Amino acid sequence: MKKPVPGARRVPFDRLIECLTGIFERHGCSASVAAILAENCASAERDAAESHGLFRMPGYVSTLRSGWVDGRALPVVEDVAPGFVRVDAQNGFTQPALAAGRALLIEKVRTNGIAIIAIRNSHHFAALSLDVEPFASEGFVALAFINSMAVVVPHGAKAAVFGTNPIAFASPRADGPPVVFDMATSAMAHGDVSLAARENRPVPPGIGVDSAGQPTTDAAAILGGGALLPFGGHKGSAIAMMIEILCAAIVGSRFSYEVDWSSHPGAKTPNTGETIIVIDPNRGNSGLAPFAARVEELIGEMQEAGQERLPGDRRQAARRERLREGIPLSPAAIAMIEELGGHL
Ligand SMILES: NC(=O)C1=CN([C@@H]2O[C@H](COP(=O)(O)OP(=O)(O)OC[C@H]3O[C@@H](n4cnc5c(N)ncnc54)[C@H](OP(=O)(O)O)[C@@H]3O)[C@@H](O)[C@H]2O)C=CC1
Ligand SMILES: O=C(O)C1=NCCCC1
Repeated sequence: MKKPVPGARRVPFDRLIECLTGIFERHGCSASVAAILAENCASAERDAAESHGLFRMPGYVSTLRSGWVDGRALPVVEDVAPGFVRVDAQNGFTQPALAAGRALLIEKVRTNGIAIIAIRNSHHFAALSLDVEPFASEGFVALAFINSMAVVVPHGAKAAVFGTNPIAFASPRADGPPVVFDMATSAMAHGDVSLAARENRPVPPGIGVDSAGQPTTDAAAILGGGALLPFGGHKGSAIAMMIEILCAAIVGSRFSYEVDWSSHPGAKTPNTGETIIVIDPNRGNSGLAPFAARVEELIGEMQEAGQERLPGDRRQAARRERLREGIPLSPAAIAMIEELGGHL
């Protein structure tokens, strides 16, 4: 059994949301933006998405303080085509922009069987699974992409061009919560490299290079002038390129290499784009069996073949345990929250 850490405590999920809402409001977010971001950040912590939960709070706050992002922005939703919703986040956070475009998007998916939402001029600093899972909970299949800041070297290249560009997918299944995967297209998320650097840990080989372009396991060297590699060599590099096109070129957002926050010291949230494709799976039903039952068959086959852990299983298990027992907070996390003006 793990020994309890002195000074650590657990707080109920709703209490954590309330506390984070206060921090976001204190640092310039409107009440509605603060509520959305607080729920998002607490949900990542609830799901044990360590690199995109509470760890991100100082970055949110320093970004808001720097004036780089508008915490009170009012997104503009445009109905641009039968299957296309475009949202200009007006230099605000992505999640409120998604919330603003959501009803129109769902209406289009119900009408057409498929629709896309492309959000531009937006800041995403969070776990992408949280953007797709709610669609699957409503019976849709969703595929989301974000580009970020240039820290990833294209396969065989010498300079960083791509962001860590995550992709997340969610699908309903018959006998359980939606099956979800959520992954950076870099060999490691930038957040995880930052956590390793903070804890003075090396990263595994194959994750990044130093400022001379030489392979290194030194997290600080990767962050300080070095770069990350794409996952899976040329294949991951191609997917990262696709995400740049889907998130930036398709909607008039910045490519990752165009993010320039140098005039805003403290800024950490890249101003880029997010694109989500949502499908009503029942429109394309093959007739073999209802869609969710077919997904269940596939999962059963994977398990039969020996896959014990499905993508998303770890997050679901953490969620169940933390909703029951409270969200565990280390003494360092408590100190950080208090330093940002939060009251637990
Ligand atoms: N906002 C942004 O711009 C960015 C955000 N991010 C976020 O960083 C987070 C971390 O990404 P990343 O480090 O690449 O994710 P991981 O490599 O930890 O996990 C990727 C996916 O694989 C699953 N998985 C992991 N290990 C196994 C296993 N052994 N067997 C089966 N499935 C497995 C995970 O499920 P499970 O989750 O259950 O472990 C997850 O769905 C993501 O939430 C991502 O959205 C990353 C880049 C940029
Ligand atoms: O972990 C990452 O990689 C990123 N997370 C938030 C936004 C920038 C990249």
